[in-house]
Amino acid sequence: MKETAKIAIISFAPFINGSDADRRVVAKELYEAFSTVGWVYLKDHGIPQTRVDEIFGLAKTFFELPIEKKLEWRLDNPEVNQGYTADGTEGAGVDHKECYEHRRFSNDSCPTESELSSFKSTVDDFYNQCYVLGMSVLKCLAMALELGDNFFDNITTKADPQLRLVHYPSVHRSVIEQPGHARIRPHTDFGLCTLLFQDQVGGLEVDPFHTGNFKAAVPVPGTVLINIADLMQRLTNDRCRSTLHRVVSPNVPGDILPARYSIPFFIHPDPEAMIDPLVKEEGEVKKYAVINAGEWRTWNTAMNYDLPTAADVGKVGIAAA
Ligand SMILES: O=C(O)CCC(=O)C(=O)O
Ligand SMILES: [Fe+2]
Repeated sequence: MKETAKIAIISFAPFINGSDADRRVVAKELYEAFSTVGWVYLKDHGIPQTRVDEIFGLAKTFFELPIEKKLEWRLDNPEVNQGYTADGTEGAGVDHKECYEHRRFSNDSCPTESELSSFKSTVDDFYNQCYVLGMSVLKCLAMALELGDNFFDNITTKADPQLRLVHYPSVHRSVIEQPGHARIRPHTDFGLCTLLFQDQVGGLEVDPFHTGNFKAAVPVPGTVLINIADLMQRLTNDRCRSTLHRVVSPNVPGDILPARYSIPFFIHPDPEAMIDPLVKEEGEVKKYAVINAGEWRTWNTAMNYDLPTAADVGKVGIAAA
């Protein structure tokens, strides 16, 4: 059986309700986790489990619709990045998943009330809950980094995170276990940080030290995983670590793998924000060039959907690899 990753479980209640001293303790714990494995399980985070279960239920209802219906809400523009992507659309045919993306300001490719009762209103509401939690996590991190409590507020005034419902269909294990294939291939997330709700099936693995030694990030009921993403690693000049993760076959007997659902919430800064590494020590060298957050996001999204143009490569200071 796969070894379990050592990811701290931290209660967020003292940050939400506690004194300044309580908040500082949580900030220190969070920073310790983000600067080592880059991941943390947050409990007592303020989003009721009944709400999380409700969203998993809606995701199941949505993905059970016929493919022709789901394709009516197809995502086709990486700049808008909202709507449905069928299995095989993202990840060059080696990922085995389908997704629905929901955004903050505009969701034209979303089932209406008459098409799917209470879907949009409930997902909007959950989006707002994730938004509030995400902003508190950023505030907590700003406290740990001594950036001033409002540091992230100033670069997220129009932030438009992406709430993703993911369905990994039930499949024969030989499909997932072909060389190079996975439920989702190894990757880092490319925004500031991600909140990740997973069901109880398992299969998520992390490689904190990028040695190829992936370890299981097992489901912990009542928690949300939070992971650092690439822009935060760049901004903090590598103090916080954006680490590789993937989803592979869960630890179950038999050849037919059960379906799995997950719900990431990807937090990005304002599109016009310039991400310039913060140096805090005398003589510290910036490890990354300044980049524009909006260009970075569009470029990475297009790469994910395999829609890059040659002109895009290198545009935001990163290699084509
Ligand atoms: O399904 C999961 O647990 C992980 C999903 C993920 O890493 C992603 O969508 O970026
Ligand atoms: Fe991810």
